[in-house]
Amino acid sequence: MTLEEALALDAADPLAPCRDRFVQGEGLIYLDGNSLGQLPRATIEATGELVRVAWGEQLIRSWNEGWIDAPARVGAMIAPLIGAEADEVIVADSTSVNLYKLIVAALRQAQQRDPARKVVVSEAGNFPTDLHIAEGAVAAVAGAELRVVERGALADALGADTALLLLTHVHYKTAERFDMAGWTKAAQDAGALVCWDLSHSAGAVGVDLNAAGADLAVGCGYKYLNGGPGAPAFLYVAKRWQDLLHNPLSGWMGHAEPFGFADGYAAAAGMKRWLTGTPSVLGLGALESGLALWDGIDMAQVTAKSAALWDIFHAAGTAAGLECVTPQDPVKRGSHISFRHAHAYEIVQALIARGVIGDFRDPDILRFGLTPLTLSHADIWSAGQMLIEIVESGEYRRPEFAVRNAVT
Ligand SMILES: Cc1ncc(COP(=O)(O)O)c(C=O)c1O
Ligand SMILES: Nc1c(O)cccc1C(=O)C[C@H](N)C(=O)O
Repeated sequence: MTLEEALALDAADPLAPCRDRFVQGEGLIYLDGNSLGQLPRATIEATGELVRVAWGEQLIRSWNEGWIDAPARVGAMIAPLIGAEADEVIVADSTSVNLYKLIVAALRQAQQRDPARKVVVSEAGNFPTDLHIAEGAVAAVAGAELRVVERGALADALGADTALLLLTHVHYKTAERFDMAGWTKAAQDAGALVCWDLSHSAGAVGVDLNAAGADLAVGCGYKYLNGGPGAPAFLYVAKRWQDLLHNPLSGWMGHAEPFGFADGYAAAAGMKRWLTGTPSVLGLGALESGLALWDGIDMAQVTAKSAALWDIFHAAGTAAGLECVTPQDPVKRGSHISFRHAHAYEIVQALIARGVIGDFRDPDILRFGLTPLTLSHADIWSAGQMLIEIVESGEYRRPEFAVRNAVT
């Protein structure tokens, strides 16, 4: 690929106008939108207004002017991106906390159906919080256990004792993507529920929870959805489970009548029961503004552009002699690409010094997010050239690039 060819792809790109809707740093090529998405220009105005007017002037009255309904309203904006109905998604808390709520709820429900169903099955090497939270969740339910196995052993780990299969749809390190319909069926055939972590999928690849017959899902607001650092997360519960599952973190915002101020807890109908305490209104405002950019975006175009960006960067990484650990087949991966190299950390630091921001994942992975709304083909071509130069010249060997940061 030449720069001219990359520019020609940009000229024909239906998503090209999206790039200018985001703040683009001078001399920066940002390949970390799968960790913290870029700032939409509109969010500066929207959050300013939220602070100045809704908080500053309207104060407590704003709860009746849109705030109280924000978790459901913003959830409904996420629904089309993940193949859910508007009333199957709500925004609340963090991905970690939502995982806890759903795992405990699924365990309790499974044990009611059949006391032998007490095991949560998940994958070794899953994003750590998923495993840490699962560990905490099984400790909170009498008799429950966590079974963590390698990907190749997952099918055999499902059985008559399985309550829940907990999988991350797109792997945070390698970008490997599970076949959602196939694994949902495998879990359900074994009599278990499935919970999908969509943190690296929502806004990255087409997701269709309902077509797959999925039971539960969670996901992150600050990556491809551009909700900002620490943005609230979302959770999905298929309609058929909504009356049968109960939030273990039963707080007043999930009560059927929060302003009835009763002593006893009565769960709200539908998705509202998954709320716990007062939602982060500023976080919801920023997420709502990020999601507005997805309105009218054709996911087929996003998928096609992701594949084109991937091909350009894959060619560069391979030319630089890096080992690609992401599957070649587009349906078997998400929208990031990862390479393995003994000096992965140093190469990432050398790229950052040149204005190309990717990230390092311990112990030897270079990871690059290819976000189709914010990047051009020419951006990826330029980043690829810098990667080749840095590796071929040995520039990454400069001592300053070996200094470890706390956050990688
Ligand atoms: C798969 C996955 N799940 C969850 C999280 C994060 O959860 P939280 O936002 O609660 O820190 C991440 C990234 O941070 C992730 O990659
Ligand atoms: N949530 C993060 C944070 O608070 C600091 C730094 C990075 C993150 C991330 O999102 C990491 C990300 N989930 C990953 O896939 O590695």
